[in-house]
Amino acid sequence: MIEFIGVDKKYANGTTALQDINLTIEQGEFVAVIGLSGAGKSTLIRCINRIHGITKGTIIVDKVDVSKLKGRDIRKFRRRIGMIFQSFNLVTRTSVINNVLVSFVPELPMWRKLAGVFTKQQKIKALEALDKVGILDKAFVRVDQLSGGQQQRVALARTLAQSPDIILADEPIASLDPVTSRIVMDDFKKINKEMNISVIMNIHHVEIALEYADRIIGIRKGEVVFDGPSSKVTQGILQNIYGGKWEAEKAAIEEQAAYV
Ligand SMILES: Nc1ncnc2c1ncn2[C@@H]1O[C@H](COP(=O)(O)OP(=O)(O)OP(=O)(O)O)[C@@H](O)[C@H]1O
Repeated sequence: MIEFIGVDKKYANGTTALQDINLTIEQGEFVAVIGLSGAGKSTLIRCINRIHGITKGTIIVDKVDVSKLKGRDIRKFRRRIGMIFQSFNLVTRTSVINNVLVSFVPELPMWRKLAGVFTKQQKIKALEALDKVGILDKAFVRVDQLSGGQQQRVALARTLAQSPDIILADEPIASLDPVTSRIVMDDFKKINKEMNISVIMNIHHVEIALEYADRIIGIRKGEVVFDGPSSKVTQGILQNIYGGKWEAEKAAIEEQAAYV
């Protein structure tokens, strides 16, 4: 369970990114965070695994007070939380399986990881993770020979190999075309339902968010202005989340989708 209690985040330059956030996310939920660019979506999800510290309030993840963690405990805590980025964050000049295996030795420098000797069990676990996202046949292919969608699935497999309780995904489909986006979203959904891993995803594609997530959190200027089931999101609610700019935002999303 993830709890935000009266959370504020102010950056060093004085920008208030989050204001009085109060949320409870149960284990196994699929949550999409939506809102205009700059609304605070990335900040919200990055506070969960302490990429960003908060300035007020408390964040509790499975009874752990995240703000109180220090040094080694932060790294240990982060092992339970997978993170997926728009840019995949893979080492493209090596094989898919190597990229998944490095999740077993997060504390080593990359060159040591890639030269690492892994146990049979770790290799099986890595292959199972690749199988879960449907790219087992690519295990020994170099990452730079894969499409963007396949690369994002490798990133997902790497996270899965870590056996996380939570996956935070920051715009995971932003650089993918609409068809590939759905393939990747299907993987997220499958992992969420079959493995009961919580997924908290920051996403610009509202239609896809509504289709895949069980719950929508709408952020405007750092505040939660909607929190409820996807089925309850109306055009009026979207107007409110996007501050009257919903039509423009919708047109921009559609235009972007047409070009990728
Ligand atoms: N490192 C930082 N230092 C200062 N201000 C920041 C920093 N990161 C983000 N901000 C500011 O905090 C606010 C929220 O940013 P954030 O990236 O969380 O928004 P977002 O909703 O994820 O936007 P986008 O959809 O464009 O990624 C914005 O005003 C942004 O300019």
